[in-house]
Amino acid sequence: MHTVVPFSGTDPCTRLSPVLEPAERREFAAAMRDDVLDAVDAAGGDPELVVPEPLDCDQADVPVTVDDRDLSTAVNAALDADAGPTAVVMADLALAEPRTLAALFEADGDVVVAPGRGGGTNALVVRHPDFRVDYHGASFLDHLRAARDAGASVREFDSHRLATDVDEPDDLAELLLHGDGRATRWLRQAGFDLTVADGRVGVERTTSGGDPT
Ligand SMILES: Nc1nc2c(ncn2[C@@H]2O[C@H](COP(=O)(O)OP(=O)(O)OP(=O)(O)O)[C@@H](O)[C@H]2O)c(=O)[nH]1
Ligand SMILES: C[C@H](OP(=O)(O)O)C(=O)O
Repeated sequence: MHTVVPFSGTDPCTRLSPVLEPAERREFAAAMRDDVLDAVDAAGGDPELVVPEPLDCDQADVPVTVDDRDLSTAVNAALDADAGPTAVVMADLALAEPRTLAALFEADGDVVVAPGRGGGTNALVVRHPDFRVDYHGASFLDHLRAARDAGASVREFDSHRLATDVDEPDDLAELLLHGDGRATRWLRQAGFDLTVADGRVGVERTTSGGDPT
């Protein structure tokens, strides 16, 4: 399935600023993006990166569309450009696995919505010509409503791995618990490790880690 992967790499993951320097955020975001592109590819998807400005990407085979408009406008333009079924998978889903994405692609519904924790929308399948995205805020609820307003059948896709977008420092624990891709390796090499204190799991950075690339 044609799969749009939106990615903004110049100043990414600003909510991780308390624990990562700007250059580290760029490296980490690129590692997550490449994990997602690999997983989409292995799931039988056809990834297309949609980016606000040209980028250096190791994944030379992946088509890149540059669109400097806001996230929702850029994704809707990609939906407009392809009348067929299209998936949208965010580039910060570092736990996404091929089998989970394959199940998403196969799920029935004119619109299939995989919510993110906290009310966002981490992945979508769009098979209805009138459905358009509107990200940020409680976009999961907005997308359910937009699908119904368009007269589309809608299905929620319930998946821990797809619900885990990496936004906040606490989200890094999910990668250290469940991940094994580039982004998780990057974190470990940068000196991040799990902690357990007072019965709670957390993350600490024990060393600056040198160059984790
Ligand atoms: N093409 C495009 N992608 C974007 C844009 N803004 C965010 N993205 C991507 O959309 C996905 C979800 O975005 P966010 O969860 O807000 O991630 P982020 O912008 O890196 O993180 P924060 O700065 O912490 O909000 C990520 O894959 C981003 O790379 C944009 O303006 N254009
Ligand atoms: C793009 C946005 O991401 P969040 O800010 O919820 O991580 C959303 O899912 O609507």
